[in-house]
Amino acid sequence: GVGDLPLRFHPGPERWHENYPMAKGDKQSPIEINSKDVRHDSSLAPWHASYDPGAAKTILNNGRTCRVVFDDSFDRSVLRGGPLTGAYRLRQLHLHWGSSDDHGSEHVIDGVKYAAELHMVHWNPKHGNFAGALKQPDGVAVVGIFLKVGKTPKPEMKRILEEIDNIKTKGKEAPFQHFDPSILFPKSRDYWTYHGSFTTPPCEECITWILLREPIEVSPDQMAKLRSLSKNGENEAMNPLVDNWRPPQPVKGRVVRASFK
Ligand SMILES: COc1ccc([C@H]2OC(=S)NC2=O)c(OC)c1
Ligand SMILES: [Zn+2]
Repeated sequence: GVGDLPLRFHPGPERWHENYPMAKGDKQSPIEINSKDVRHDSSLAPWHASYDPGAAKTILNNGRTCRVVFDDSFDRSVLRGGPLTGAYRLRQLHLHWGSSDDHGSEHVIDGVKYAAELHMVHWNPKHGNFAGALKQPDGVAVVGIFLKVGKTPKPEMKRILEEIDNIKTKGKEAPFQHFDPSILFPKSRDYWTYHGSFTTPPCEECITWILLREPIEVSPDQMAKLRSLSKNGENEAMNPLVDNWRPPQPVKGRVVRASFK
């Protein structure tokens, strides 16, 4: 399939639909969020994450992003509440970022593009396994956290970025244990929620998005660290892993709800 073509032959987001028809669906992600169109929903409950630091396993450069995977063989690290019914299991987290600080996020908020966007991917065990969950509208929940460049970087991001040196090239994997990703959450629990899709092919429309309003801060050299990852393997030319974000997609009448006024 397309997946095993060298990256230089991969069609861009405008052509994904040729091999993955869902990419042209009417519930695609990311989207632009305009506060004027957002509906405050006072019935939205707060969300809660209860993660087991022992569930963290490894960190990997898969040529498209930097990804931390967790043990999701039972309800060990789960997300509950908010717009969700039941407990969703944390499977992995990864990031999207730009070639410079003025862009990189997938969702755009009132015209603002953040330097990066962190995704924590959870799935609904009522659908048996992750593959089954991808086929269901309530199958997956992704918590999105925006990263902005500032002077008071979050020390908690250090742990992920320190590992970057061990996974510089595609296919490199390193142990990543005793890590509780909830330390990455900003102070505020305020969020937007809407129904959308994965942002890379096959772009299944199975995601309940929980986008946190408050960004977390990273330093300029932490962003430079992310940009020092290579899309290519260790015996190939260095090809900076940057701009791994999908542009905003048509909202198509969907309503974005806010947990806050
Ligand atoms: C198998 O797990 C995943 C995880 C993430 C994605 C993409 O969707 C979002 S959200 N971020 C992405 O990079 C995915 O796409 C098929 C599959
Ligand atoms: Zn993502």
